[in-house]
Amino acid sequence: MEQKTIIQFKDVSKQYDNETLVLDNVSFEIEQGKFYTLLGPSGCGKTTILRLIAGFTEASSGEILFNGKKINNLPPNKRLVNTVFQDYALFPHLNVFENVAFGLRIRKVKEKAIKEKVKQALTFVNLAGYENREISEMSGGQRQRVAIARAIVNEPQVILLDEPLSALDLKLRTAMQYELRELQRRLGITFIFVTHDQEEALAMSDEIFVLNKGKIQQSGTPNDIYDEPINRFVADFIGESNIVKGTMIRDFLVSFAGKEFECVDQGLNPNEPVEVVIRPEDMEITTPERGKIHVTVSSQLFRGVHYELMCVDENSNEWLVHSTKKAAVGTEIGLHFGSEDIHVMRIGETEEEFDRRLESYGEGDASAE
Ligand SMILES: Nc1ncnc2c1ncn2[C@@H]1O[C@H](COP(=O)(O)OP(=O)(O)OP(=O)(O)O)[C@@H](O)[C@H]1O
Repeated sequence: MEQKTIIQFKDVSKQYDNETLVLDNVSFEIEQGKFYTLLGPSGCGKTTILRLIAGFTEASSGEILFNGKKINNLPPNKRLVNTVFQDYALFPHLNVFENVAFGLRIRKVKEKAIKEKVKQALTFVNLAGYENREISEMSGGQRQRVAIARAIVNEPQVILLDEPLSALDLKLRTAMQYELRELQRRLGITFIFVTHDQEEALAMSDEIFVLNKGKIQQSGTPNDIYDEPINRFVADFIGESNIVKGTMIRDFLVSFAGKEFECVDQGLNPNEPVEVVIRPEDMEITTPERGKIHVTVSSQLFRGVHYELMCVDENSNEWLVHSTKKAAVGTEIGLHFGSEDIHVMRIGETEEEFDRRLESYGEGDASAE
């Protein structure tokens, strides 16, 4: 099915009070009907992107398009967007019904239609029958649902969610992750969700934008980003990684930990210094003779589903391994991994540069053989 672009940022920069650049020439496209997550550390500009989409702040430069039309100067109430805030911003003096009806009343929708729409929205979030409850009588998860009902009742094309789960305890948070994802599927409208929690982003999203220092470091599906981090920041931020220094020998051959290894990477220069990532779960433990790297186990922790081993190689590189087999501290073992488990990253490469490199080498055309 052809996906329709609903929001587009073209070289958008944002500076508050002429000070530091919070967003630095950011460009991306948001398609209709998908669940997007903006992921990044505190202060990286996630909320600023939501505020620009909602119209609560203006871009310093660049264009913001909604359904192909420039909306830089369109007031918030004219945008087909609703926001669910971190603290839900519900009105404590109004009951559940009136909280959800609020936007409709402002738009002077007729009373009969208000009743129908509010009922529908509350049914959608499993709160039918709670109309007359006070907000103070609702639990955290229920308040969350009221906030969502209040957003969907306006039939927006996009819902913006700014860390909506951060106030909930871990158990409720996990339950709400499922609920939100399911709700988005049923509604079929675009959700743009902000979080600094990488597990939450991986679990919920169709697409993730990883942000740091006002730039999108990488965008893609959770699998793309987890399996093929393009730079050290992304590899470090998403999941646990082993990152060691290496040197590219030639296409499909890299050296690290004192040895040469076949890899699937290409388009880097011979003798170029690189960073090499191997995920802890992509390494198996074996005998020293059979392993690709020879290591000594320095610590072992049982984590329920696996053992977490910390190992040190002959060049003093540390390797974290998730293994279903255990290995006692002090033993010498071998670590085995496939050439496809080695991810070679050009130091400091941006997503654009990475895409250009792959394009010029025809991604996946040449094989390692
Ligand atoms: N109204 C404002 N005036 C001046 N600076 C601001 C304003 N709003 C945000 N900033 C600054 O812009 C930067 C990005 O803020 P933003 O809220 O977008 O980050 P964030 O990624 O959402 O962070 P968090 O996860 O902590 O909410 C921060 O350094 C922040 O201090």
